[in-house]
Amino acid sequence: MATDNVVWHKHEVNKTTRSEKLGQTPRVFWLTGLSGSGKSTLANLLEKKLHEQNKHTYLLDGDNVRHGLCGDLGFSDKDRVENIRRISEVAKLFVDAGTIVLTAFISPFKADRDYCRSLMEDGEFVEVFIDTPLEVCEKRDPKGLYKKARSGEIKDFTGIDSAYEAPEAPEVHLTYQDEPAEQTAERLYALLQEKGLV
Ligand SMILES: Nc1ncnc2c1ncn2[C@@H]1O[C@H](COP(=O)(O)OS(=O)(=O)O)[C@@H](OP(=O)(O)O)[C@H]1O
Ligand SMILES: Nc1ncnc2c1ncn2[C@@H]1O[C@H](COP(=O)(O)OP(=O)(O)O)[C@@H](O)[C@H]1O
Repeated sequence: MATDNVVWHKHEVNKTTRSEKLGQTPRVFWLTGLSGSGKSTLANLLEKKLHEQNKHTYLLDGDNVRHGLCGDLGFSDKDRVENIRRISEVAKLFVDAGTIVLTAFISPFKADRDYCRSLMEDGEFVEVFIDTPLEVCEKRDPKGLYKKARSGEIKDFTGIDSAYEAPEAPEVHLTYQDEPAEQTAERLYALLQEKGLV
C-alpha cells in the first residue's frame, strides 16, 4: 500500500484546541441535489448568514473545485467517485482546522456521501438534501446544460442519462416550494436550528 511506510503524526495543536479558539463546533453541511436544484445559491446564502455571526466558514463549490483540485476529472461514474473522494478528504482537513464547511456538489452516489460521513466524527457530517424536482431544475436550467443534455450535446448528465441516488435518511430534507431563494435559505436555516446545528 502507498501508506505502508508512512507514520501518522499526532500534533499538540489539534482539532479540539483550534475549535475552542475559534469558539465553534466544526462540521460539514453537505448539500446534495440535482444540477440547478439550488445548492450553490443556498450554500452561499447560508455561508453569508454564518459569516455575519462571526463563524469561520469555507464553501467548497462544484464548479470552482472542478477548475482546480479536480480539473482533471470529467463526469463518468468513476470520475465522480474520485471527485467526491478528494472533496471529502479536503472537507476533513477543513473540519480538522476547526472550520464550518459547506459543500455544493451533486454527489449523486450514496456510497460516496457515506464515505465522507465515515471520515468524520459522529455529528460532524450533516447531509442536506436539496430536493428540487427534475422538472423544476430543468425549467430553471441556469447554465443551459439541460438543454444541451436533452439534445445529446452533453453526455452522462445527472437526472437525464446519469443516475442520482436520493438520500434515504438525510439529517435535513429541504423540500421544494415555489418561493424566492432567500426564503428557502431561511427555511434551511430554521431546520438546522431545530436540530441544534447552527
Ligand atoms: N454531465 C454532467 N452532469 C452533471 N453536471 C455537469 C455535467 N457536465 C457539466 N456539469 C456541471 O458540473 C457541475 C457538477 O459538478 P459536481 O462536481 O457537483 O458533480 S459530481 O458531484 O461529481 O457529480 C454542475 O454544476 P451544478 O449545476 O452547480 O450542480 C454542472 O454545472
Ligand atoms: N427557492 C430557490 N432556491 C434556490 N435557487 C433558486 C430558488 N428559486 C430560484 N432559484 C434559482 O435557481 C438556480 C439554482 O442554481 P444553482 O444555485 O447554481 O443550483 P446548483 O448549484 O444546485 O446547480 C439559480 O439561478 C437560483 O437563482
